[in-house]
Amino acid sequence: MAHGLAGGVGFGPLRCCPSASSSPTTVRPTLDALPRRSLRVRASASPPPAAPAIEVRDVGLSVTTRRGRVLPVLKGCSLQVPPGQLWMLLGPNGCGKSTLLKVLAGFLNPSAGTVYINRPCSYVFQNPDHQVVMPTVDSDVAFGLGKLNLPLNEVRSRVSKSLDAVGMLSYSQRPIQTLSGGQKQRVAIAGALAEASKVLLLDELTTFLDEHDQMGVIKAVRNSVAADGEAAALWVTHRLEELKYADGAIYMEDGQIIIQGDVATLSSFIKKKQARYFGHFEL
Ligand SMILES: Nc1ncnc2c1ncn2[C@@H]1O[C@H](COP(=O)(O)OP(=O)(O)OP(=O)(O)O)[C@@H](O)[C@H]1O
Repeated sequence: MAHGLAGGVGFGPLRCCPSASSSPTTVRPTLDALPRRSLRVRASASPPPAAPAIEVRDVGLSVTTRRGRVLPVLKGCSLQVPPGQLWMLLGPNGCGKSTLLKVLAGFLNPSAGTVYINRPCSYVFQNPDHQVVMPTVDSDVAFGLGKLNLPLNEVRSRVSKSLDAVGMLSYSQRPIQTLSGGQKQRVAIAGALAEASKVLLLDELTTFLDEHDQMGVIKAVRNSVAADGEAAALWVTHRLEELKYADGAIYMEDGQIIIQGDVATLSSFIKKKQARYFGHFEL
């Protein structure tokens, strides 16, 4: 069940990102923590736009190969994902998508730059069999709540609500091994929602899913973040057709963010690129 990266950085199967103290990420300060003067300035102006749920500034990451060569994997990456939205991260193989997601999750330390991310934050792995750790659906969703010391009725309520959000409430007593790949993904997402995650980081979840499950999982994530209003999701994908479910998107190449923003602009940018490089360009 353990996972590892080529450079020897390893992490376990936990869905929760490491705590802020052990990661390079920064917890956004609450309003109470702001100096009084900033509060007065804000109160006299029109309401400020909501702070991004994820904000990355000039993040770089280099790895050292076995031969001692320093290889830049991420170069000056900056991005913002607003709360209440699902954004997608796209780009050709090897451009750095998964590495960037692992930096956001705190699994990898950036060599440069800053990451602000709302917490709690959950990372959901690509392979559905790496997500689920308990024998039944409801016990798996409740698993991550153990550390929160909640009363039993609160645990039950959170489990039911999050299973409902991903369309799996009627499966709550089912043994995990009887579920399809897509159903396991939904259970993993329900686990993250039950923990009241404010950021969901989702790494190519639909790789193992058929088209029906694929769209079902994306819609479940989108509905959940939209309903919460404060939560945001960043979804790594290779599939252009998934873009239609996103509120915004980011396109990377060679460790850099090339374009980010609304789906229509990004989609047309990528399609033009594909047309130009058809045969040389895999997305
Ligand atoms: N620890 C490491 N040692 C050497 N190279 C690495 C290491 N980690 C990442 N890389 C390289 O960095 C680049 C980006 O990898 P990453 O997995 O982030 O890309 P990706 O965009 O997610 O790719 P894919 O779409 O194929 O999953 C790749 O060329 C990869 O080989």
